[in-house]
Amino acid sequence: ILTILEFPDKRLRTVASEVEQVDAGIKKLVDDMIETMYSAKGVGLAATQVNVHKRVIVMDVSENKDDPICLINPQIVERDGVEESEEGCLSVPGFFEKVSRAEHIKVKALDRNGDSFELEARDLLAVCIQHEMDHLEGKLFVDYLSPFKRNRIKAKLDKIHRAQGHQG
Ligand SMILES: O=C(O)C[C@@H](Cc1ccccc1)[C@H](O)SCc1ccccc1
Ligand SMILES: [Zn+2]
Repeated sequence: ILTILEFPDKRLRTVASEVEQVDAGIKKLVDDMIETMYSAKGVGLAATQVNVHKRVIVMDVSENKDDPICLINPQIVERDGVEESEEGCLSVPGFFEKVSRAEHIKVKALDRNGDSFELEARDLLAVCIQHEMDHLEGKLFVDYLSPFKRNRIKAKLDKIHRAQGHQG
């Protein structure tokens, strides 16, 4: 199980770099991220959130939580429509706010074996992919909120981290 960084940790703002080679190390990272995602009850997780700055995301939007998807070096090749939905984030625990995203997307990526594939997504899967791909750019869903709301969330999480004895 890997440790998930929490807002406003600066490391969440790192822009992740492309995976050159899907080797054993990347496969281990994917397995560790999937295990961490399930244990945290998330439907998605980006490598940035576990302080590994590589373009790797995992997600599982299935009912029985038995269909994990891994996207390596994901690129959105098509997007259309706009849809607003309530978002949460394992790095911003306890807060849920409305965010607008593209309603339908087409994504190109490498899978866990390094093979290229294309995925078409709508609804929760589309929201999750866009949310996770933002993480790889150092972007969080709170960045779409007003400075007032974002600062209020930052203040509340800072207070919790101080009580837990986090550095900085
Ligand atoms: O990236 C993360 O932190 C995991 C996110 C993924 C996600 C965000 C917004 C909408 C869908 C997925 C969540 O924390 S997983 C928890 C969750 C589950 C269902 C709906 C919203 C949030
Ligand atoms: Zn998130």
